[in-house]
Amino acid sequence: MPNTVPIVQIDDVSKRFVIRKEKSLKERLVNAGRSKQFKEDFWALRNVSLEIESGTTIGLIGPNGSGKSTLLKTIGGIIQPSSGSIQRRGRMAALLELGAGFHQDLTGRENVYLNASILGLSRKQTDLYFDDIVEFSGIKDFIDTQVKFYSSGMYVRLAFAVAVHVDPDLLLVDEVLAVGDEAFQRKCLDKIRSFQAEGRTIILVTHALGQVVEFCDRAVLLNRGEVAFDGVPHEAVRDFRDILEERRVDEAAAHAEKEHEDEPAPEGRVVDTVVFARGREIGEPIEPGDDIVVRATFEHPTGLDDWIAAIQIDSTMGTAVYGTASPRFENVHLGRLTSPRTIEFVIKDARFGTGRYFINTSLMDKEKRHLHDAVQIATFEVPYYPMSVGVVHAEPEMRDLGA
Ligand SMILES: Nc1ncnc2c1ncn2[C@@H]1O[C@H](COP(=O)(O)OP(=O)(O)OP(=O)(O)O)[C@@H](O)[C@H]1O
Repeated sequence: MPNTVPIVQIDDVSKRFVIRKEKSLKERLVNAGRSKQFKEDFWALRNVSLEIESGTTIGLIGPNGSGKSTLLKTIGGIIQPSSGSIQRRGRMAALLELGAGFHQDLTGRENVYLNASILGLSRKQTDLYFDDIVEFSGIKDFIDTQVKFYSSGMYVRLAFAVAVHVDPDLLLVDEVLAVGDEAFQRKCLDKIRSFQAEGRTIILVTHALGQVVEFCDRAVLLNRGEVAFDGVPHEAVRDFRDILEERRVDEAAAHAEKEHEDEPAPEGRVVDTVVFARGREIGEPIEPGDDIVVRATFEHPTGLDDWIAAIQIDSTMGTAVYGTASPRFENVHLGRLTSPRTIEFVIKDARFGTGRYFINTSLMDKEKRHLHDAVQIATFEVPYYPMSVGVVHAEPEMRDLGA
């Protein structure tokens, strides 16, 4: 019979932090004599309940400040919940904060022994693993240096090396891995894969959404301290992108309002941009192979000759993945821009990978000076396709060429 007792059981956990804020001068004068500070309750986690089965890999995702690290630290026993309970079984190793668990004045070698003993290993057992730990960390030349002289990457290399060599049943990893260089990150991900194959349990906090889809059996999406989704990773990632998109739209609206108040009307502007797949509605997903239509409207209050319309498509990470501009199309002469003019770019047979993309539209003069950049003025989403990773969705072929 399969083991159905969860390795981690989280019941109705909430965590409150008390935030102390400096009072304004006015408040201090009004309440003369009282403390300079006032306190405010902040709920970093609200009524979180999760059962984590042994042998699974769970991704914790969510916007900045949504409570991911707090939840991981609560699972790790580093912080106590304000209410609710957490039960954990087995040996745990945790990589929570950069340098946490390391004693600054001790050398790397001394810290390995100290850390391993905290994680439950005897000196003899640590002797057995020591060479492997140093080998894995790749910082042999610095092992007898005090860790206060380590770079953040060196810290993480050593801490991860210890964590994976103490034979944990449960491994908790916060985003610390992101500070390692690419080669080390690869090595860590390989190690995580072998941990999965050995049936160990891993809980991972990450902003690398591709990793969540690639590695995790399940993903938990936190938003403002609450579980917003718990289930299939690519669905969690989709919901997460929707939350980010809602926030972006709100922030852009607030920013536009403020700009409107502060600044005079710009010298010409991008009025609007919409994006859709030819034959489908705005807002519907765009599939690989569709013709993508980007329709942008521009205006100039006093008139502008030989103007340039340009678009750029960015991934969620802000990387430009496509761009084009009107001078490329010699058959189209835009002439003079005054009252609103609408231009359409069609990207034929576009093959973007799964994910959300943003359109930036620019109005430029003939010297290519940017008169107005409308950043992230429109967005589209390419749905999830199994076994598809990255920003290109080209149809592959595979052949077995034998041994
Ligand atoms: N010790 C603390 N005292 C007061 N507030 C705290 C403390 N630790 C965390 N918080 C607050 O709790 C909220 C959740 O923080 P947490 O670090 O868990 O978020 P996160 O989802 O991991 O964010 P990020 O993606 O930015 O790492 C934040 O608003 C943070 O400011």
